[in-house]
Amino acid sequence: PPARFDIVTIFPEYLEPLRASLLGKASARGLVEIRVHNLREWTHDVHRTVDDAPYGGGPGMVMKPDVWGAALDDVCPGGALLVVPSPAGRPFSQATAQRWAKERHLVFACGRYEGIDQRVIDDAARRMRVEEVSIGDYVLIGGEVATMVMIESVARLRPGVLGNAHSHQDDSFSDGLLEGPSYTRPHSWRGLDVPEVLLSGDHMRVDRWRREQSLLRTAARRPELLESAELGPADHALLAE
Ligand SMILES: COC(=O)COc1cccc(COC(=O)c2cn[nH]c2)c1
Repeated sequence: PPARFDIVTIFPEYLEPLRASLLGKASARGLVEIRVHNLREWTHDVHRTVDDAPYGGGPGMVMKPDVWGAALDDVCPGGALLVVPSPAGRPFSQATAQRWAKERHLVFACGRYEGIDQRVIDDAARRMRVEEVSIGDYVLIGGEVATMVMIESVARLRPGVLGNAHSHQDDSFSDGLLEGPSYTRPHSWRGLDVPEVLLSGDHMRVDRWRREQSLLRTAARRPELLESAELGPADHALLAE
């Protein structure tokens, strides 16, 4: 059965890239089902108002609870998982993607302005699982781009979506370390040569070299990942050099 992604947004056209290339093909093949809803369909006034001034004052506007409540009543059946992209959310990671890849139905609520009235989250949490999630420590204009990031990372884990079945097994982060450098032909390019070990045909040497490159790159760029990675004695020896 296809994984279902519903997205509620005031800028449906912003989600058009999900219809292109790999995800577009996966939808066409019935592997995933992506449906975009315009929040304004649930407004009650002629001006189709979705926001209002914040109680307690302060800059910006807050998205109205009654409009969002009506939309989520229609879009979310009880069993769905509601995802709210937010700078104030718990960090999204590959582990989150792996967990969500098992879900049948994900609904994404794209906030804008200063955010959605908190009571929308509190009310939704009464009948479904709700996760407020951050894709990084920066502020976007709205949740649409964060939603596309998360849908792409989840959908690619679904069987059949990626051409080569193995291409997400040895992802970055699958062993907790960063991927090292990759090379393809020509073996010499602008005076830069491919590391000789990769041309050696010695698979043991290649595997060991690649592990070393991952460890060195992780130590240099993301040392905090080393604590949670499974390192063997050879790994510790290399890092101690
Ligand atoms: C209850 O949650 C909300 O109201 C969310 O409201 C907003 C308001 C502004 C922007 C966004 C989009 O998310 C991010 O900017 C974001 C996500 N990850 N890193 C940055 C969401």
